[in-house]
Parts: sequence; structure tokens; C-alpha cells
Amino acid sequence: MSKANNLPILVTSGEPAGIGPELCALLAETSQAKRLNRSLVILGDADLLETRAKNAGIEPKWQRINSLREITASDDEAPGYFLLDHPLSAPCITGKPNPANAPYVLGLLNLACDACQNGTAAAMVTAPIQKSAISPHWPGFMGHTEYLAQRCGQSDVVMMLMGGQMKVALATTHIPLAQVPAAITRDSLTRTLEIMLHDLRLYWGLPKPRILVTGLNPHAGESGDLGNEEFDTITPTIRALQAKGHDVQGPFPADTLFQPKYLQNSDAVLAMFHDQGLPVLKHASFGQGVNISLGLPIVRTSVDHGTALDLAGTRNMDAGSLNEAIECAHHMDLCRRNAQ
Ligand SMILES: NC(=O)c1ccc[n+]([C@@H]2O[C@H](COP(=O)([O-])OP(=O)(O)OC[C@H]3O[C@@H](n4cnc5c(N)ncnc54)[C@H](O)[C@@H]3O)[C@@H](O)[C@H]2O)c1
Ligand SMILES: N[C@H](C(=O)O)[C@H](O)COP(=O)(O)O
Repeated sequence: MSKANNLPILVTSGEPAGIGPELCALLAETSQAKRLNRSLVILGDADLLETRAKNAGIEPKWQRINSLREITASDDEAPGYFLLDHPLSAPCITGKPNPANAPYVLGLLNLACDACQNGTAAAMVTAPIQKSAISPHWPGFMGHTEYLAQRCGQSDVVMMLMGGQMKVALATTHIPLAQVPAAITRDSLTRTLEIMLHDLRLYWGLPKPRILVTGLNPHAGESGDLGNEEFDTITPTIRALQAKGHDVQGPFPADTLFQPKYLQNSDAVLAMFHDQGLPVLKHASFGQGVNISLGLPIVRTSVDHGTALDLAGTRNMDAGSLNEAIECAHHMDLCRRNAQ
């Protein structure tokens, strides 16, 4: 594969006080870049990442660069690891997030997102951020998913996690539970399902994706005794999509839907809220799962875990999810290009 067809994947190192720096260093000890025939560019404060790697006894095989142009301008560069320096905004104490570093964390996301949008990178993969350390600087900050949608000028985005043979998307993301029922409307649900149908085709090559939809209430509302959202919103949305020829089924009671006999005959599940779908998926695959943002004009994947402040500064962490997130971004990019 030629270099031009194999643009680098950018990896943002995330919250500097969390495990992101060590995860990125562990990544650069592996042969993943060579195996994928793809350069992997880690974005972060180079001094911080090198110090943290050294202190944790990790020996990353990366080469420092100051601009993406240094690798994209060279046609014969062998695929490898690069560390693109982006300086901290404020001092960093390992394990103690400093909100004064929010501009740094967001700066890494902006750099990666813009490079994907302007065609100098194939995809972005994100190490975890500490949301509570960003919101004082960026009021209303909810997470990468919503932030990147805004950066890309998209009003709709869908969070989907993949792991343990499952793909589980969410009808609502980072909002308080009390706000969930009002946030699920026929329009929002239709848009979410349309994005899933489109992206399951584009990035996984599924010609007619089959999606199973959960109810919102216990036992999918128990014929209206336990809530009306299934009658008023979820069922009519599913029927309207079926009438257009889509294979969307439900609503199913969420407590019994995640059985092999349902999952093996489907491509994805749509759950109504964060903690309806994600505990099931993370129980099945924590440490190997991948978080994917659907509906964006760029490929963005992420780890399935947070900043693990208790482990920052050590090498005692599972880097499996970061490796899977890169693998997934690589395949999504290939599948999208094959479809063009
Ligand atoms: N992709 C992301 O950016 C992302 C994802 C989830 C949570 N978060 C954020 O992370 C912060 C901390 O969240 P939390 O404490 O709920 O979850 P967490 O995932 O950071 O930690 C939960 C538990 O899992 C362990 N753990 C996490 N990652 C691990 C790994 N790679 N290897 C071994 N053990 C690991 C931790 O030690 C801890 O015991 C919050 O601000 C949250 O919003 C970010
Ligand atoms: N909801 C995600 C999870 O539980 O893994 C996580 O908070 C990350 O979300 P963003 O990718 O939007 O930051």
C-alpha cells in the first residue's frame, strides 16, 4: 500500500495526570505500527511523556517531531511511532488533574480533529480525559463525543461501543438520568438509527444492518403499566423505519436482550441511555472494548476506560483497549476507502 493511501493515525494522549501518557508509551513499545503498515503519531507534551515513560520503566520506540508535515512530506518514511510535541498549558502532577491544563487537552483534540478533516491524517484515537477537569474551562463540556461533533459542525453524533462480539450504541450519552425520557423523541431516535444504519454499512461493509432496539422502561413498559415511551416514541419510530425497508426490531426488554440467541442474529443494539447499555458491554470486554463516534465526517475511536488516576505513573495497566481502538480505526478507514 502506498504512503499516500496510508495516512497516519493520530493518538491524543489525553489527561496528562491520568494513565494516557503511560498508555501511549506502552503502545510505542509494540509492533502495531509496523503490522498495520501505518505510522502512529502520538500527540502530547514530549518532555512529560518521555519522563513518565522513563519513570515507569517503559521504553517507547518513538521519534520526536514538531509538525505532522515532517512525516506526511516524506514518501519513503517507514511506518513507525512519532511523538508530536504539544506543550502543557500548566504544571502537571501525576494522578492529580489540573483544570489549568484543559486548554492543553482540548488543544490535542483540536489538532487531531483538524488534521483528520483537512486530509492529513486518516483517523484519530483518543486516550482518556478527565471531564471534570475540562468543564471549569469549557462550560457544558460532556465528553469527546459531543465536543468533536461540535468541532466538526455536526448537530448529531452517536456513541457506540464495541467489544465481546457486541456493538452497543446509545440513544442518549452524557446527560443526567432524569433528563433521559425527554431527550428521546421520534426525531432524535430516527436520526440515531439512520446514522447507525449508514455507518454500519460504510465502516463495516454490512449491506443491510440489523439493529435491535431496547425499551426505556422495565420490561419495555409492560404494555403501558410501567411507562408510555415505548408506545408513544420507540415503537412508532421503529415501524416508520421498517416501512422504509430497514431491519430495525424492537423495542425489547433491556434486561433479557443481551443473550447470545438475540445478539448472534443482529449487528448492533441501540440502548436508550449510557448505563443501560455500557455495563453489559464493559462486563463482557472491559480493557478490550472500543468507543466509536458515529455520524462524524472523520474516523474517531477511543478506549473503553477512563483516566484511572490510581494507576497513573505506573506501568500496571491494561493497554489492550488502546490497541483495539487503533486496530478498529485502521479497519474503519480501510473499509471507508474501499467503499469509495
Ligand atoms: N474515553 C474517555 O475519555 C473516558 C472514558 C471513560 C471515563 N472517562 C473519564 O475518566 C475519569 C475517571 O472515570 P472512572 O473512575 O469512572 O473510570 P476509570 O475507567 O478511570 O476507572 C475505573 C476502574 O477501572 C480501572 N481501570 C481503568 N482503566 C484501566 C486500565 N487501562 N487498566 C487497568 N485498570 C483500569 C481503574 O483503576 C479503576 O479501578 C472520569 O472523568 C470519566 O469521565 C473518560
Ligand atoms: N461514555 C464513555 C465510556 O463510558 O466509556 C466515556 O465517558 C467516554 O466518552 P467520550 O468518548 O465522549 O469522552
